[in-house]
Amino acid sequence: MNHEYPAVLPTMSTHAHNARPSPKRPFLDRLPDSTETHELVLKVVPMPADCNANGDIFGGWVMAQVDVAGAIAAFRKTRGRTATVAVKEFIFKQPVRVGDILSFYASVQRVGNTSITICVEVYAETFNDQGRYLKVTDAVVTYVAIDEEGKPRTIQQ
Ligand SMILES: CC(=O)SCCNC(=O)CCNC(=O)[C@H](O)C(C)(C)COP(=O)(O)OP(=O)(O)OC[C@H]1O[C@@H](n2cnc3c(N)ncnc32)[C@H](O)[C@@H]1OP(=O)(O)O
Repeated sequence: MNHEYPAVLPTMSTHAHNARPSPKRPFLDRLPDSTETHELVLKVVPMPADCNANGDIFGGWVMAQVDVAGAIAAFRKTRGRTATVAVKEFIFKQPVRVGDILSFYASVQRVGNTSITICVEVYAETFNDQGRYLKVTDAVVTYVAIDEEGKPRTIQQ
């Protein structure tokens, strides 16, 4: 049998940064004021392996990074084992692309007896146009301080 194979798999070519025609995204010249009250807790660059079938970054990957970023902010108060109990809001405002430099800003929204709710904002810059920002994700995540048995423990205020 004589099979003719393409040199590059069509779906794989969409994973390369800027390899597909991509709509322009509305980048801002500066970060909005809201981030001034938020702490920069994490920076990360998504890789081709983090893409979905559209060639954009998989939402589940972004959610995992937000969970880590929010937990870093929560640890400042919980000072020990902490579990994610609820995601109150998750808004994917703009697609994230391979090679975007993502900055995760977190702020404490509420501290309860055993729980702490963190607001996380995610901004993208491109590596060839740094200093211009695009808000890609907004999320509100609640964490619970837990003891050695995994039971809720009081957060020292
Ligand atoms: C998809 C995943 O894999 S997530 C993985 C990581 N997360 C986990 O594994 C956590 C699994 N969940 C658990 O182990 C338990 O639910 C725990 C330890 C987090 C909480 O235990 P519970 O017995 O449910 O705790 P309890 O009902 O006393 O609530 C504890 C706190 O969480 C808050 N809480 C509970 N459920 C929610 C909710 N749905 N939304 C917001 N806050 C909540 C409570 O208000 C309370 O806060 P407060 O003490 O500040 O008032």
